[in-house]
Amino acid sequence: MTPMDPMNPHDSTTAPSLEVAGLAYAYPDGHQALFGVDLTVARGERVALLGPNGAGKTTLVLHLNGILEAGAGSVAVAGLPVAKRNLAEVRRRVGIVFQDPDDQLFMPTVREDVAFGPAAAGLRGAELEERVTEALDRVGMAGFADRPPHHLSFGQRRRVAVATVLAMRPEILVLDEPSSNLDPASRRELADVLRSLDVTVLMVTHDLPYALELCPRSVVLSGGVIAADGRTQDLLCDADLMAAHRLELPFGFDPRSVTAPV
Ligand SMILES: Nc1ncnc2c1ncn2[C@@H]1O[C@H](COP(=O)(O)OP(=O)(O)OP(=O)(O)O)[C@@H](O)[C@H]1O
Repeated sequence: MTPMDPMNPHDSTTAPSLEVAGLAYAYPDGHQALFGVDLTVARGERVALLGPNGAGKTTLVLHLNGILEAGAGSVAVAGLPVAKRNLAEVRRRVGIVFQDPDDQLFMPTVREDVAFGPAAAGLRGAELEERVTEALDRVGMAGFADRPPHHLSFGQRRRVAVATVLAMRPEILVLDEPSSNLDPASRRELADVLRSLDVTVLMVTHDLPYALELCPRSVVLSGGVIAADGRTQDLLCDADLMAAHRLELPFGFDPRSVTAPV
């Protein structure tokens, strides 16, 4: 790992995108959801976070932008600790795309939705317009700026939801089940968009072929601990690992038949 500049412990140019160390968390009712999770994600990596229902995936994600506060351990985004004093900058660096785009789109037009975050951060005029155009371009929705989001298809709304997050130029893009409810064409279009981005991606998914298609690396979280971390193709080919953590490939799907991304 590149050593950090001692004069600047929050140096965002050398630190990994994400460093989770010894993260443990119990919900207020006492349920322990995470038990000492360690995870480092390098700049520009695309990583799938896999695991059965109740594994702790959402709990982990909610720590990345400080919605939940670590019981023990730490989280840092590009060297900046996730802590109350840093929350505004942490939330700019960590863009979460939720499963339902309608949780993220609430303005009368696509342009206003995409402009909302950067405008709240103080951008105005030509600079703001440039951010919006750039983000919509990156998700292939440039011609839709004046449309009301509720007139778009579900797949288009999901791409606009990605644009709302990209408009903040995040360090890391976190996607919760990005392929859910998409038809095959929309699924492919979103995959093309995600592959084209030069941003770190952490994708929570039960869609193992999608993980294989998009993410060279996967992490299996199970029972609040990391059970495996490695090449997606290797993990999906490990029948014992898959069975132990209730990970199931679609009938007839052979992970060796797919050219895995590098
Ligand atoms: N607010 C809460 N209070 C108490 N326990 C909770 C709460 N939210 C989640 N849990 C528990 O914490 C554990 C981890 O849940 P989490 O939602 O992080 O799992 P997940 O891996 O995201 O599951 P899924 O794949 O179903 O979305 C589960 O046992 C769950 O029941």
